[in-house]
Amino acid sequence: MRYEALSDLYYLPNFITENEENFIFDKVNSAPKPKWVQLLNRRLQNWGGNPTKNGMILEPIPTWLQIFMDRIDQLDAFNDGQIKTNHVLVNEYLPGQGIMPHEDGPMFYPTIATISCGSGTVLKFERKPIQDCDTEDANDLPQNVSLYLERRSLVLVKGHLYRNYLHSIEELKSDRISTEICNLSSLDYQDGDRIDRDTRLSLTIRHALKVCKLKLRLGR
Ligand SMILES: O=C(O)CCC(=O)C(=O)O
Ligand SMILES: [Fe+2]
Repeated sequence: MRYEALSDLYYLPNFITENEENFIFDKVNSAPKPKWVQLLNRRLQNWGGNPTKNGMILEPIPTWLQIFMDRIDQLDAFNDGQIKTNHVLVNEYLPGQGIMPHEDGPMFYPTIATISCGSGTVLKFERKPIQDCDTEDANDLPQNVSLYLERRSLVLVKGHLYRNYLHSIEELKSDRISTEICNLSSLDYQDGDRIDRDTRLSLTIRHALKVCKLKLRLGR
């Protein structure tokens, strides 16, 4: 579903099946322990390489993950299909964990595809201060945008919502559905519902713009 008022946001419920959701949990949880990066309020896995300002050295993507990236690529969301996704960040949130307001920034093509597994959550967007926005019409952009990401859903974020907003997940154990939630009409929930969080895995699938292939010189 596309939100006309926010042409930069697409929300698709049931993008993956329950079997695929379980499959993702199995694969993520069977990754080697050093693959996890433990942060203060969540842990994550980086697949495809470590994006830095100087570029990302491409690392092979496992087939199980490539399946989902291919499915995103087929949606032609990234520059009408001209650009293929090359990076996946897996975030794990326990109930009560979240992510501070941030932007994904210029290292990535300005489109984010996120698959949610295991739990829903509210994802919040807040517009940057007018002077930090890259458009004359920033005043016409809503100040706050919230959406509820159901488990197994896909959300695509691009354009203004990528460039001129910060996004965050509050550190809560449950989420309250209200009319502020812009995708309310496509949810199985109603205004006033409170939904407990469970462990959530999100796959954030993007295209890192600057990549380099590491040339290994073996022998002489
Ligand atoms: O878990 C999510 O849906 C958001 C993750 C995110 O914003 C990020 O990793 O940059
Ligand atoms: Fe982000």
